[in-house]
Amino acid sequence: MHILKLFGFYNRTEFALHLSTDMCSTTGDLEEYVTKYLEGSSNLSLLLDYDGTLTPIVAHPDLATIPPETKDVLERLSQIPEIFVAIISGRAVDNVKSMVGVDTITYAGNHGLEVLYPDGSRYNHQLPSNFDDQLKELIAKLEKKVVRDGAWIENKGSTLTFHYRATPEPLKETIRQEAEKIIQEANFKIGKAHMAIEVRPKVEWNKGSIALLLLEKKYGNNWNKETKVIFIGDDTTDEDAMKALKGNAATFRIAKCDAMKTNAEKIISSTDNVIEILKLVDKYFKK
Ligand SMILES: O=P(O)(O)OC[C@H]1O[C@H](O[C@H]2O[C@H](CO)[C@@H](O)[C@H](O)[C@H]2O)[C@H](O)[C@@H](O)[C@@H]1O
Repeated sequence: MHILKLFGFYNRTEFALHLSTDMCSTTGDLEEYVTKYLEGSSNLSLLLDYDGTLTPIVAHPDLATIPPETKDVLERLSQIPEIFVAIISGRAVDNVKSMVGVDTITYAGNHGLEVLYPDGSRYNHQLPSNFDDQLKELIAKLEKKVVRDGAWIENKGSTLTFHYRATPEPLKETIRQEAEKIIQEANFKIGKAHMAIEVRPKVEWNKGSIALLLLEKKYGNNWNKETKVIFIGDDTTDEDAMKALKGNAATFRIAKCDAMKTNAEKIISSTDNVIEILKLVDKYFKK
């Protein structure tokens, strides 16, 4: 007998659904979960993704402005001495800082390849020696073949995003496949994103690596004994951080609560839940 049937599940879908329904949070749940996680903590590291987490996904990256309520609570939290706030984004670091507009936060951009600290100092991860030329060549190829029908390139210096959100529905899949082929042939890493392809250099560095680096820098090698950690993200690249923090953090993934495979501890359904979590943190540290 198949192992799933042995446990009373008819098929894989039914099993996956069972798993994810259990993980899906209701508002009451969320309050209980966050409060319980924070119980007895004297400090907290709050690591947050930007697009799709602090701001809903919209038609164009320039339109993804942060809701004033989210900005207010982030500003308050980042001024509490016991809380370390970092935003870890796929955007270029200066761009994500200008979108959020809070100076007291640490910003990691380009999936962790660059960091901008509140004191103005920076970290830049080492890129392959001929990277700039390779990127230029890739951009030229993409422009020639697939920058059409609404598809466009967001050049972020050490990574790029190929956006096809504005491409008419019947052409989307063809353009995505063509672009992926070109990117793969040019020897870059490919990541799935919302109506976009994340293009990164072939280096072993991701949102998980930068999350660990930031925590070590702030709290030392034994950071997991020194701080509680909350990570929230909504996308495939955020899974790297959820995986790296496994067992040492409360991690949340924004997603539809159906058959979702994730490294996060909890699935939440929207950016509203993110504000709710931030407010629960604020309430806890105000006590
Ligand atoms: O790591 P994140 O902060 O989540 O950034 C991931 C990418 O987000 C942006 O693109 C996505 O959001 C846009 C605005 O809502 C949307 O129009 C686009 O379709 C999404 O893919 C951003 O433009 C990228 O640079 C980031 O890598």
